[in-house]
Amino acid sequence: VQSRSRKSSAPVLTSDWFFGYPTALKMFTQYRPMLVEGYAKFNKHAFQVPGIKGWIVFVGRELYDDVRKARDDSLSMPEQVKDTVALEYTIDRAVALDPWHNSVVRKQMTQALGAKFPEIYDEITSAFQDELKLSGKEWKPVYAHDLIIHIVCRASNRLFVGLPLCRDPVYTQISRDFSGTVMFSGFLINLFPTFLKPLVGRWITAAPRARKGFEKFLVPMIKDRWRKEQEMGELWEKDKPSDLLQWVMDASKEHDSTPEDITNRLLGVNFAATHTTSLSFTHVVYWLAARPECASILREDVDEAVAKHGWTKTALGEMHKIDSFIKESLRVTGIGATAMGRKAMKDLTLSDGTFVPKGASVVMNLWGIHHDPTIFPKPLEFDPLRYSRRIEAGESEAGNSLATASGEFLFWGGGSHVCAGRHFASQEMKTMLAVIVSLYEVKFEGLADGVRPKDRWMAYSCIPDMKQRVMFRLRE
Ligand code: HEM
Repeated sequence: VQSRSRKSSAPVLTSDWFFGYPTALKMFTQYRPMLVEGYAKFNKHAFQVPGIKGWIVFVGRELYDDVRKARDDSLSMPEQVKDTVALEYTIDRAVALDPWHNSVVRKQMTQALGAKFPEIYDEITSAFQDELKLSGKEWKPVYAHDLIIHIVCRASNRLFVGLPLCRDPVYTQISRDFSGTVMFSGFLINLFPTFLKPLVGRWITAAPRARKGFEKFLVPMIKDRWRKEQEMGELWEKDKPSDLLQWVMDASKEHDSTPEDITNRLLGVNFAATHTTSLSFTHVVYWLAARPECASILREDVDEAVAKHGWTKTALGEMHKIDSFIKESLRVTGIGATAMGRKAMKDLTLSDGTFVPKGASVVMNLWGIHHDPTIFPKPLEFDPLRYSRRIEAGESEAGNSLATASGEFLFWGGGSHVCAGRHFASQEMKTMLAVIVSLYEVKFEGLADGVRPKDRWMAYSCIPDMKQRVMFRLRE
């Protein structure tokens, strides 16, 4: 296992007996306990563990700036991602090598979030109605993740490609399934030696079928928009759609892209956006179902802001309790125990003196930091107003808001690769929570108030119990 990289100088947490294979296997089930143990044993400093691909150096908050500021030629995020999801085979080589569309997500898409809010709000409210189909005062049990992924997929695609495609059952199914396809295909591809990877990617995994499926919808749409641009000239500039597809098409002029290349980039964004948001928000819904007493506090927060500003992005900005509830849900549970995985592209020394050899990984110990009692008093307790109280006490709003990435909130990663869609994802999750508390009552099926089902862990991923159903009913 560790023959792929030499050891770092950090202390070793677990034995590297038998090439570290037993530890690498243990990490499938014991990843989080190992992070907790290492954080305590080495007093928040760096330690290392042998992983499947080589040595992993887990670092604490003191090295956040090292990781954040590192460039891809020393600590590389794309190379680390390559080792896990093999994007060049599951999505496309050109997209993996030059993801220029990420800056369109970061800039044009984020700048449009205020103007696009009414559409996102419309999509979220209508998707809840269509999916829940509630009437009267009956409670309806649903699998929350299944519900949420349908809503997230429609809401995100309203912004990515607009109506009517964001509601197309075939298109949205590909979008919903695609993250799972990429994760599984990437895992499979990475089991093979490099020269076989393209063949495995092409013939054994489901990724090419998903790409073809997306192309059927998007290629004609792109060609049609290009044709209209040619025919309408100036008028097109005024009337053209305002969605991610169009912003990527506009940016593609500098890159000589084909309609297939643009399609792959949209798929790439769907991959980044769908499961991350739906899994995260399922955790939020579980906390709400476990703490029904919070609903009225959150509802007041929504009512007050909406009374002043209507359903707008400005109103959302004033919903500090909604923001805090989500942020605290994601601090306590979240979707993963680590963040900011980077692969060392050369031998380097971190600012605490830790030597990291070429080929090793450096990863932030998110779990340790998010549950550190010196940063978060009573860290294991779910304290929904933890962040809004800090704002009320005079701390900065930006510093405590959900969308802000920091050394104490690693959920969005950090540095030059910090999540490009975090403002949208935050807006989407806040709107969903505000809509839920305004329109519905929520509780777990068959569980007492205050009880939250145990999460399942797969390596570093934290998955809410998918067998537990959540009950919804319309409010009076
Ligand atoms: C709750 C939902 C989400 C979570 C937890 C999440 C988390 C992350 C994380 C941890 C990273 C890597 C950061 C790093 O390593 O420093 C990332 C990157 C990225 N995310 Fe998100 N994300 C979410 C939603 C979205 C959405 C909705 C979009 C697009 C609309 C998006 C687009 C991206 C892109 C394009 C990157 C790559 C940025 C780059 O390499 O420059 N994400 N995200």
